[in-house]
Formats: sequence, C-alpha cells, structure tokens
Amino acid sequence: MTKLSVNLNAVAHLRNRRDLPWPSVTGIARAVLDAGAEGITIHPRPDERHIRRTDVFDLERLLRTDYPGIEYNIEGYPSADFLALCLEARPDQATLVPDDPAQSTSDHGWSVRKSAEILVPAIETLKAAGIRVSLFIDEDPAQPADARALGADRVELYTGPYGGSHGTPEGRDHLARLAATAEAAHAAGLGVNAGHDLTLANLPDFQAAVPGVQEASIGHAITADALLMGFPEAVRRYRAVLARPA
Ligand SMILES: CC(=O)[C@@H](O)[C@H](O)COP(=O)(O)O
Ligand SMILES: NCC(=O)COP(=O)(O)O
Repeated sequence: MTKLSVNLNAVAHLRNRRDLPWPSVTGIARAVLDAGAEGITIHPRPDERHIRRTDVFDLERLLRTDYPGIEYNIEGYPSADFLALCLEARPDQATLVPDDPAQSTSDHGWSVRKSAEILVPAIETLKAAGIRVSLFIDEDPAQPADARALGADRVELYTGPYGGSHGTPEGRDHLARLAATAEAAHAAGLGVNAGHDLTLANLPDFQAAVPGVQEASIGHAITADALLMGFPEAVRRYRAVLARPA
C-alpha cells in the first residue's frame, strides 16, 4: 500500500489570487486528513507564489497538535534559507529538489553524484536534526546507489514524463525505467516515493508496474478533481487506487 501525501501548493496558489484568507490551506489540510490522507506535502518556493512562510508554520502547528503521526513533507532546493526553514519547522521528511528559483515547476531530478558538494552538507544538516531526507531523481537506475552513498534515506521518482505520456508507447517506456529505478533504489536499501503529474487516470498502471512505493505526493491533479467532486471524495478515490497491491 502506498501512502497518499496531499500537496497543498495548488490550494495556496488559488488563495493567493486575492488578498483574502480563502481557500484556507490549513482548512483543506484538515479536510484531506479527515478523509484519510496519510501526509501533507508543500513545496515553498522562494517567491512565495503559492505556499508562504506563514503556511509552513501554520501547517506545522496543525499537524503537531491535531494530527500527531501524520507525515509532514517539505520539498525544495537546499539553499541556506530552505535548510533554516526546515530546521525551524521540523518536518518529518525533507525532499531535496534541484529547482532553479525561476522555474515554473519541477522538471528534472538530481544528477546525484555531480551534486555531491551541495547535497552532502544538506543531507547531514537535516539528518542531524532528525529529518528524513529524500532526493528527487529522474527515472535512471544509476542514481539510487549514489543517493545512498551520499546518505539519503529515500528517493522520490520524478513521474512527470510518465504522467505526460501515459497511454502511449513512450509512456510504457517511462514506466519501465521508473520500475527499474525503484528496483535499484530498493536494492540500495533506500525507500521509494513518487510524484509529479500523477492522476486518477495514470496511477493504476503506475501502481501495477512499480511495486513498493511508500508514498505518492499528489497536488495538481487531486486539486483539479476536488473542484468537481470535493476533497474528501477525491482523497477517497486516490487512496483506493494507491491501496491496490501491485
Ligand atoms: C518536486 C515536485 O515534484 C513538484 O511537483 C512540486 O512539489 C510541485 O511544485 P509546484 O506546485 O510549484 O509546481
Ligand atoms: N512531489 C510531487 C508533488 O508534491 C506534487 O506534484 P503534482 O501532483 O502537483 O504534480
């Protein structure tokens, strides 16, 4: 069974259209957790285009007081600011992503070995604070052993290229590479997460082809679905797919 961690970036994006407090990021967090989601993910970007610094701490308070045991996952580029934010907010997991601040969304994973100079001190800092570290990687079976060598606990498979080509021969090739990368991660002793452009339509094939994924972080598609069916129903449907054994 794969845990569902709901990414609230899209909710914060909608709220930020106006200088008003709705939709409430913590209110939607409550709704998805009450419906059974097992985690909350945010990816605060330096320009605060969606998640703001205040959201990071509002969510931290909510989870610690009302939802103990629920996993808090913060994603971002390991800049000094990001590391300081993590040390203050103390998420359960930090997912390190090689994003340039100007990027509109994440579109690639780490070349782990080449990035050792940035990653090693960041991993050490986070782990010393008791924060599990996951590295966002492409579908490349060579990356997990390097991630393990640098001290990471998990990898997150970047599923964007698969999501965008699901149902085509290209999509099947992406799936095969994702499965091989997950296998390499397990062989290296790492946990495996996945995320980006996962949807109710493409998740069943992913679940069948890539066994042993511990957590899927899903934001854009679940928010789009929630506009039609509401968050509680959307969470139930994603969880039903993620609960299916491969
Ligand atoms: C790391 C990752 O996979 C991204 O999906 C990210 O969390 C989403 O970021 P945006 O919501 O800013 O597109
Ligand atoms: N790590 C991926 C994530 O948190 C959500 O990605 P998306 O579902 O918004 O594409």
